Amino acid sequence: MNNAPLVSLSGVSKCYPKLTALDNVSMELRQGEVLGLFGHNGAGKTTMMKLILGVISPSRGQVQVMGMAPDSKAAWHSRAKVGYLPENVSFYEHLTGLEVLTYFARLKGLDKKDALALIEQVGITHAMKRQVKTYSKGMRQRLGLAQAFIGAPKLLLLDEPTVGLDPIATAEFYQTVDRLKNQGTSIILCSHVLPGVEQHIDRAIILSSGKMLAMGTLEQLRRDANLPVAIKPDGLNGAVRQDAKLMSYLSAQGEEDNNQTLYVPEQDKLAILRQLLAYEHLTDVKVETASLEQVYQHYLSGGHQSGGHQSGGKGKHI
Ligand SMILES: Nc1ncnc2c1ncn2[C@@H]1O[C@H](COP(=O)(O)OP(=O)(O)OP(=O)(O)O)[C@@H](O)[C@H]1O
Repeated sequence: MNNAPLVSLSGVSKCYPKLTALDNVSMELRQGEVLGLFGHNGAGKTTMMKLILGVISPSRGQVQVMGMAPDSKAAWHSRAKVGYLPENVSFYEHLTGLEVLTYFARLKGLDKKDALALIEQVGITHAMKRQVKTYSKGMRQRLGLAQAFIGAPKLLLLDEPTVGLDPIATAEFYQTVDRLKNQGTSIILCSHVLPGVEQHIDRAIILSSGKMLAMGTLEQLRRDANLPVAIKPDGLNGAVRQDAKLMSYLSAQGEEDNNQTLYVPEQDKLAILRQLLAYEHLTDVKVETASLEQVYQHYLSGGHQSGGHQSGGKGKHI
């Protein structure tokens, strides 16, 4: 595997007259790596994607994609190796799905046969001869994904790829991400839906107002954030409350609703688990590390959030 970064940003800023959309950001993406790009609306995620695509140029710093500045003329041939799914994808409404995809396939030097295979892969073969104007939101999104996957790109930039997809299509999408990653494709994926993403990314970047608040593997981000581990013992019938040390790990909310979840700093986890295992009434114990959503909230709140973390609901948006 080639170890040179496929994408690198060094000290990159993008300034508009009244606003700095991206502020001194440095990062690298290697072959076969999946990077999650997270941040609230206006954080600078799309700006970063556009800089990598070369459709806008940095005000300061350097962007390199496959060894070249993506906004330079010399980068023309590497553009065919990049796939992009924009946010709010839109197509020529009067063309059929197959016509749209055949058109994009031909732009990349491929033919109708490749378009057909991709249409099948994203599950819209039944609708490929219908005009796009008759497509549902989810079908348009599937067509958008097929368009991004054309030509087996080395680099995929996906802005909100699961918006509008039902749970089965979302699961299929993540299977495709895993498969492409295993084939060596590098992927940057922006999402507001955090649950479900974390198993499929190698590293995450958290952006806020154009600044990079954090970058690393989830393990690194969890460690740096020092978020507590939630330990949920069963069968202790109030024994936790008779032990001053265990009591100190119950959250204030837990005391009110008789919840026995202990929020324990990572370094105390094993000692507390040993103590709990010594209770003969213990019937079960669950251990939950902080989710991506909790890590995200921690960094966005300036890293001052402390105490208990609550489990994030499925499909929650940031
Ligand atoms: N051409 C432009 N001129 C002026 N400001 C711009 C321009 N393009 C983007 N911005 C501003 O830059 C900031 C970052 O925008 P960007 O689209 O990168 O955010 P984002 O993180 O992708 O947000 P969202 O989640 O809403 O898509 C926003 O405040 C946006 O209004």
